[in-house]
Amino acid sequence: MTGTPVLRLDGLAVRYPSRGFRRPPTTVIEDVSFEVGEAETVALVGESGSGKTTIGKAVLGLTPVSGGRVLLAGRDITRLTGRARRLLSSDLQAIFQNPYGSLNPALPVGRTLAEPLLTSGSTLSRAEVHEHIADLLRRVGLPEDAAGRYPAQFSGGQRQRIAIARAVARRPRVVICDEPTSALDVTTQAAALDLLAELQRTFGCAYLFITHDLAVVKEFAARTLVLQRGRIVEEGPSAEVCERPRHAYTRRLVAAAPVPDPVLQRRRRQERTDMRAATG
Ligand SMILES: Nc1ncnc2c1ncn2[C@@H]1O[C@H](COP(=O)(O)OP(=O)(O)OP(=O)(O)O)[C@@H](O)[C@H]1O
Repeated sequence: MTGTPVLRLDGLAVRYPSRGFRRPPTTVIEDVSFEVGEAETVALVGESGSGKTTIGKAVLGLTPVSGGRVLLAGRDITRLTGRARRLLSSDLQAIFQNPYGSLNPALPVGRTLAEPLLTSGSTLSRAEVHEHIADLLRRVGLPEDAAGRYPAQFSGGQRQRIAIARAVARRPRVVICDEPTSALDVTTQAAALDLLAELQRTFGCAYLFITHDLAVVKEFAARTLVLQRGRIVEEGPSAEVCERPRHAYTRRLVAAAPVPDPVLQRRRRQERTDMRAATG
C-alpha cells in the first residue's frame, strides 16, 4: 500500500440469520482485514458468492456487520446510521454494475448531479452548481446539454458515465466500485476504466474495485485481494497475483479467466498514447 490508509477493514465479519429453526447463522465474511491507501486502487476478486458485494455493502452501511471494524480516514464508521451515515457521502461513494437501476429515471441528469452538491451545509450558489455540473459532464465526456435530458435517452455506457460523474461530484476519498463495467461491452468497458483512472488522477480518490474479471484487474488495480468463501486467501501486487498466483484457488481463477484479445489490447495502448499526446 502507498500513503495513509483512507479505508481500513479490521477483522470484518458478516453473518446472516439462517432460515431453519435453531440453525446457526451463516457466516458470509470472516475476519477480513485490509487497507486501501489514498488515491490507490485495490481490486477485490473471487468467484460468484465469495462475498465481494457483501464487503462493499458492509463498508457502505448497507448490511449489518457482526464483528470487526470499518475505518474511513481513521474514523470508525462501522455502525453509523441515519444522518451520521448520510454525512459520510461526501467522503464515501459507490458505483454499481447496473446504471439503469442506479439513476432515477424521473430526474433529468442535471438534477441527479446537483443532488450530491446540494446536501445540507452546501454554500454553493445556483450559478456555481450549474458550473460544477457542466464541468462534471465535460470531464466524463458528455455534452453540456446532457443536463436537461433523462437517463432513458442515453446508452448504457453513457449512463454509467453519469453514475460515475455523480459518484465523484464531491470528490470523495473512497469510491466502492462494484462490477462497474460488467454490464458494458468490451470497448465501452475500456473507455469507462480509462475514465475512472483519469478521475482518480484528477481528484485523488481511492477505489475498492470489486470484480470477477481478472483481465481487468492487472491493468487497473495496483493491488489485488483474493476472496474465497468470505476469507482473503491471497493478496499482493496485481501483476504478481495474476502472473504468479501462490494459492491454489487463485490459480484456478487465473486459469478460468478469458485470455485478453491481443488486437484489442494493442488498440487500447495506441488510444491511450494518442490521448496523452492530444492532452499534452
Ligand atoms: N441478505 C442475505 N441473506 C442471506 N445470505 C446472503 C444475503 N446476501 C448475500 N448472501 C449470501 O452471501 C454470500 C456472498 O454473496 P455476495 O453477493 O457478497 O457474493 P459475490 O462474491 O459478490 O457474488 P457475485 O459475484 O455473484 O455478485 C452468498 O452465499 C449469498 O447467497
